[in-house]
Amino acid sequence: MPYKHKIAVIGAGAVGASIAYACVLTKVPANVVMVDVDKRMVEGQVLDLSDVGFLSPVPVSVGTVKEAGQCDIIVITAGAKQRPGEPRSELVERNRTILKSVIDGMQPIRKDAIMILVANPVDVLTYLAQQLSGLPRKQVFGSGTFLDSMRLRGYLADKLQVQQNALHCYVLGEHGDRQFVGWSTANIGCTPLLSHPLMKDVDLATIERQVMRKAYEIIDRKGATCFGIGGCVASLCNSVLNDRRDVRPVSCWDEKHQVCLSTPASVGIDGIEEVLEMPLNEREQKAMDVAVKAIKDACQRYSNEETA
Ligand SMILES: NC(=O)C1=CN([C@@H]2O[C@H](COP(=O)(O)OP(=O)(O)OC[C@H]3O[C@@H](n4cnc5c(N)ncnc54)[C@H](O)[C@@H]3O)[C@@H](O)[C@H]2O)C=CC1
Ligand SMILES: CC(=O)C(=O)O
Repeated sequence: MPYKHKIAVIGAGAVGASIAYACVLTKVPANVVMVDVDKRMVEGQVLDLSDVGFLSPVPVSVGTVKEAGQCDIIVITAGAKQRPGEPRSELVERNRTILKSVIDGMQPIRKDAIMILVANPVDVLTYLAQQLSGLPRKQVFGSGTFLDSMRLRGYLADKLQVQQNALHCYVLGEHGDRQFVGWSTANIGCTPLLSHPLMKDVDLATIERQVMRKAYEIIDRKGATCFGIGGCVASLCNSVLNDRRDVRPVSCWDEKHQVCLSTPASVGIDGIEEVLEMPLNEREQKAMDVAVKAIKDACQRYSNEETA
C-alpha cells in the first residue's frame, strides 16, 4: 500500500467501477478499496482495474464494509439504478434500505471520515446519511448537481467555442427533475454569459431541459450512466485529499432551507469548507422553492423511520 490514505467505494457496479477507474487515471493520492455484496463481481472489477496499473501507481483492492468505515473517504454508490424513463425520486424506497444496511455495517465509523453520496436520489440520501452516520454534517455530502453542471458547461462550450473552464455556471436545487440553471449569475470569463452575442438566439429553456433529460437519454440507450459521474467523484476525492477548496455544486446541508440540496460549496480536507450564498432572481427562487419542497417532503417521510 504506497499511500497513507484510503478511499472506499461501496457498490462496485457501473458507477463504482467508473469512479475507481477515474481515481486511478487521475492519480488520486490514495489506495482505492472496492466493496460489494457480489463478491465475485467485485473481484472481477479489481482484476480488470489492475490492468491499467501501467498508467498509474494507485492500487485497487477488494475490502469489506467494516474496513470501509475506517477509510479517509467513503463513497456510496450501492443501490438500485433507474429503469428507462424512471425518475430518480422513485429509487428512494429501495435505496434508503440499502443505505441503512451499509452505514450500520460500517459502524463505528472513523470520526474524521468524509462520506460522499452518489446513489440516487442523492439529495435525500445525503440527508439520511447525515442522520444515520453520526458524522458532522460538513463531512457528509453528495455529488449533487456537479454532473448536471458539467453537462451544462459541455453544451455551452460547444455553442460558444470556448474551453469549458472559462464558463462559470451552475445547475442548482435537486439532482433530479426539479433542477434548474442559475442563468442570472452565469459568466464567461468575468463577463455575464447572457450578454454574449452568441447567446442572443439561444433558447435557455431548451438547454435547461436537455441537461435535465441527458441521464434519461443515456439510460434509454445503454441502461446506465457512469463515465461523467466517475470523473466528478474522482475530482471530489482529489479536492478533499489535496485540500484544493474547489468550488463545486454538491449536495450539502443548507442552513437557510434546513435540508440537503445542491448548491456551490468549497470542498477541502474537512469536506464542505464553506457553502456559498447564491444570489437567485425571482424565477430561480421559485424553482429553488419547488426543489426544496420535493426534497424536504421525501426527507421528512423517511428520516424518522431510518433513525428509529
Ligand atoms: N449521483 C449521480 O450523479 C449518479 C448516481 N447514480 C446512481 O448510482 C447508483 C448505482 O448505479 P450503477 O452503478 O449503475 O448500478 P449497478 O446496479 O451497476 O451497481 C450497484 C451495485 O451496488 C451493489 N450493492 C447493492 N446493495 C449493496 C450493499 N448493501 N452493499 C454493497 N453493495 C451493494 C450491487 O451489488 C451492485 O453491484 C444508482 O442509484 C444510480 O442511480 C448513477 C449515475 C450518476
Ligand atoms: C443517473 C444519474 O443520476 C445521472 O446520470 O445524472
